[in-house]
Amino acid sequence: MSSAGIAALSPLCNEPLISNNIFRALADLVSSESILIYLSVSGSIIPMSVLESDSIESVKLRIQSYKGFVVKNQKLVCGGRELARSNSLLREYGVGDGNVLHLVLKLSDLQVIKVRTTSGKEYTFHVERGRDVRYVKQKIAKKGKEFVDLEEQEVVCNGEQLEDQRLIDDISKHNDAVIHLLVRKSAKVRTRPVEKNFELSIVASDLTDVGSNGVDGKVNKMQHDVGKVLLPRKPSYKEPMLEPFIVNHKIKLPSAIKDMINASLNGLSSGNHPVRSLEGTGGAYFMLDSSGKKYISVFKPMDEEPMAVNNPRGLPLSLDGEGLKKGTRVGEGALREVAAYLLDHPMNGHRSFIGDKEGFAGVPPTFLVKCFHKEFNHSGDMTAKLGSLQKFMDNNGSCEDMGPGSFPVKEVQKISVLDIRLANADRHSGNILLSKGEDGKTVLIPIDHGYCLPESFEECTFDWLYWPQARVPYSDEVVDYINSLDADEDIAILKFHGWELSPECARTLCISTMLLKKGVQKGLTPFEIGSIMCRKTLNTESIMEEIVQEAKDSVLPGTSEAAFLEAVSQIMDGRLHEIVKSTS
Ligand SMILES: Nc1ncnc2c1ncn2[C@@H]1O[C@H](COP(=O)(O)OP(=O)(O)OP(=O)(O)O)[C@@H](O)[C@H]1O
Repeated sequence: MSSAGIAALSPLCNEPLISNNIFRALADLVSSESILIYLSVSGSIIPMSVLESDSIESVKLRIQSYKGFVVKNQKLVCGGRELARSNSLLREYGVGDGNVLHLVLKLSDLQVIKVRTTSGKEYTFHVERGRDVRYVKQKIAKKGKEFVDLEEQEVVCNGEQLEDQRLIDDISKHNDAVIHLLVRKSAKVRTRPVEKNFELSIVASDLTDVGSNGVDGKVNKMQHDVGKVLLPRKPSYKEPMLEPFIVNHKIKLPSAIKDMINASLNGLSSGNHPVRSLEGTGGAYFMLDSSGKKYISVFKPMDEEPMAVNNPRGLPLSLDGEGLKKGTRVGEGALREVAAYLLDHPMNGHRSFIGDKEGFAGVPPTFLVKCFHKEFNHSGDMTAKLGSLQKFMDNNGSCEDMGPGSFPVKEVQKISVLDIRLANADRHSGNILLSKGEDGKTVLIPIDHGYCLPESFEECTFDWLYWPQARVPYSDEVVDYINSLDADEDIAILKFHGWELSPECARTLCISTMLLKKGVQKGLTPFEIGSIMCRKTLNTESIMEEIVQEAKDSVLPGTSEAAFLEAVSQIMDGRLHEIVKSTS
């Protein structure tokens, strides 16, 4: 490893000298805390000298200033755990000398461009939106001899020839998922003297349309008995396929799910490849419609989840099967995504047989599917993949992109109910999309539920906790909704759809629902209830964890689950009573 790398990211090299004594004292302190860690980014390893007392935020800031990746776009993972809390210290996360930190980057400023040549070759580029057409020409030139001369290249988009100076951002102003370009050689006029006259010939390539022909795809329903869900080891798929993965023949697919699957399959059958998202720690693919211009859905294969065998972001394999968040399992993210949709009951009536109504919190329609496409991240055999397919929701960015001031109270509160019920361990503001309702008001769309219903409460984090709307008490309508929730019924619904929750996850759902119901009975706000569930600092147990531990200590080994939950209930009542007393 080069020492240049160490100097490049060393925190000490730019420190100003103060006085000799102070400097020596500081140097002593620093040397006792200074550790060398390794930053793994896009396949290269960079040594980095840091202090154990550095906060995650300050490490990210240092990476920003030396490597140019803005803090917002960085995710750090160490020892299979995401260093998610920016104010926590490296030491608190147990990061020590010699550890490797994996840097996962969100590169949302890139635009996917597909270029087809007149000879039928196709190239895909990821280009920063601030670049111009000439830059794309340079990338094309590197691909082969045919287009080496930039002056000979003509780049065409929807029949319009693009000037070299035209910005990519300008071409994609309609927020196109993918820009389709055609590149052809400019027509050349050649003359050849023939006696007194001359012969004129025009050499030009055929202009073939880059559009694709739509084919009506049909969803093949495959039915499996519960428990017999083995996929063939070496299926002979050549063509793209997509079908719902149904484990119970009593399940009736709602039309929102059928339409999503049909439209996504039409897109694949029309030759529109899935587009891998450049954000997120797992493999997420945007599925296009048959025109190739509109996103229909997002597919997240189980084997590409963080720390799974085919993860495309270079994260190491999980050693013990635990996911990036404590109490979750690698490969179960897709099930959790589907569970969040199934349990997001509509305001009036429960989603026992799914139904078409939108859920209270607005989790986009999500279903388990089996899908094959060669563009997915395969190692070895190309097999069909199981994963979650979620409806793509048009959006104007996420809550990460703006302050919470304009979010309606109702919108924040619906997310809070969902997160508390499901003990969501990954509710950062990037996982709430922003949209506008028919009345022009902001609508919040919760996505990314791969870490809900964990086995323990350790990693629950809710970004909305610190938004002012969380301090407003729930409305009567919301209280009625909360009172109608039934954790046992929810567990049965998930079982009906093929996911039998582990006893630990089922316990989480029961206790979270219990807290939410008891909390609103006592008139507590989302902030007050959410604060019971979240740790204040990384290594301080939350009130919820204390309640569960106390209940565990109070029952005899072999006690039934019902008796254990009764113990939790009584201890929770006591703690809520104290909280109410201290706030009144
Ligand atoms: N239903 C959806 N509609 C629109 N965009 C979506 C949807 N689901 C995910 N996305 C976008 O796809 C990208 C990747 O998704 P996501 O962040 O859920 O992946 P992930 O790997 O699970 O992420 P994380 O690392 O945050 O757990 C993000 O840019 C996200 O905004």
